[in-house]
Amino acid sequence: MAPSIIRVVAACLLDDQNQLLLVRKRNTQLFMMPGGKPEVGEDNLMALTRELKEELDWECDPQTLKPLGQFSAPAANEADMTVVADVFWGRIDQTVFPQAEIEQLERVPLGNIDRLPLAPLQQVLMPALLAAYASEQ
Ligand SMILES: Nc1nc2c([nH]c(=O)n2[C@H]2C[C@H](O)[C@@H](COP(=O)(O)OP(=O)(O)OP(=O)(O)O)O2)c(=O)[nH]1
Repeated sequence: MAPSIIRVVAACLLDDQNQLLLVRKRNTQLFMMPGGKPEVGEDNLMALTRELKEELDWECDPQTLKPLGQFSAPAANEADMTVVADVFWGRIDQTVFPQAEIEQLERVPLGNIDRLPLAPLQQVLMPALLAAYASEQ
């Protein structure tokens, strides 16, 4: 039987020291990008800016977010599910603190994110993120 799909939209956010912001949600173990499931009637950027406000209390200008692509991987927190994510990347220029269901927020250097336990999706998209980042330097 084909695995069930969870569709999410998520953001790779880099600070001014090129550290990637990763979150861990309450009662979970793995670090992942902020984001979540779109609600009915929302497009990707509407959903993502809503999630960034909920999770980080950050008012993100959607025009600053660049599409990275669509990626899929085993879901971090649900057995036998696949997460399919539309991923955007951009800069975060402000200090933020965990909100709502976010228990922990970490910033890790782009070249050293493996020091945290990562959601599979995070590992899958790293080559694309590093390539996008390099192309802008
Ligand atoms: N945001 C995000 N979710 C991920 C990543 N990797 C991964 O497997 N997921 C999975 C975990 C969850 O099964 C799902 C996100 O669901 P969620 O419950 O956090 O989304 P949500 O904020 O919309 O929550 P809710 O409305 O269902 O309460 O996607 C990732 O890097 N970022």
